[in-house]
Amino acid sequence: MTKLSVNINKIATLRNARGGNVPDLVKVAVDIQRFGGQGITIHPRPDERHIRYQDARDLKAIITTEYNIEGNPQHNFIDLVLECKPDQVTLVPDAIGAITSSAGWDTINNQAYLTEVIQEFQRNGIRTSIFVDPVLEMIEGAKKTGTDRIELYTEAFAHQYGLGNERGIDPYIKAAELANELDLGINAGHDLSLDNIKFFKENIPGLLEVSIGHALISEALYLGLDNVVNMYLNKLK
Ligand SMILES: CC(=O)[C@@H](O)[C@H](O)COP(=O)(O)O
Ligand SMILES: NCC(=O)COP(=O)(O)O
Repeated sequence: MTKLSVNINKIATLRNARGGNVPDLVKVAVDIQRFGGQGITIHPRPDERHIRYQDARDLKAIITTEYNIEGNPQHNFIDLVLECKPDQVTLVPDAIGAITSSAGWDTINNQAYLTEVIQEFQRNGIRTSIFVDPVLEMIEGAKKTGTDRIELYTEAFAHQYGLGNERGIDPYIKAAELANELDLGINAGHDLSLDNIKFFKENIPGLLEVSIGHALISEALYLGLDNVVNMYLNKLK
């Protein structure tokens, strides 16, 4: 089974546009879980342009499914994750001002650093996942850090699929096969959507979880949040 974790960054973007509490991020997270969402993902960035550090704390009290916090493991982020104790932390190598995530880890050059922070999170009972491109050397490097899972960075697949090139899935299949051999759990995310999720899920062996935000919240503007969550759940069966 592949779990759907809904990334609610864009709800916070909308709320922050007016400075008040509309839409209410916590209420939306409660509702997503009520609609069937199997996890909530947030990606607090250092400038807090969408998710604020306080949101991460407030959400902890109401998440009854799986809580996944993503981000670059700088000191403030590590402290926040250790305080919130989510089910999973996903490490993403974003530059401070990055518009969005644009690359996976170089797990070879950052091996010592990743190993150290992964151990710290695991000692605190938090499952770890690291964001990687579908490159075999990077999957092997990920294994050496001791991480529990990887998250495959799916932007390239989504782009190629949108152009009608189904072969864009090939590196992801090879990466997943290797991850399965190495006993690394497999998550995936970035630019997954109602259009491409079924094809991705059907082709990736052992896909445990997808985190989806930008497309899902955009689709919900037309189709409604309850409906969209259930459309994803059907496609992930
Ligand atoms: C790791 C990843 O691919 C997503 O978390 C993405 O970075 C979402 O972040 P934004 O909502 O800030 O674009
Ligand atoms: N880890 C990926 C994620 O949480 C959502 O990415 P996107 O769907 O907003 O591109």
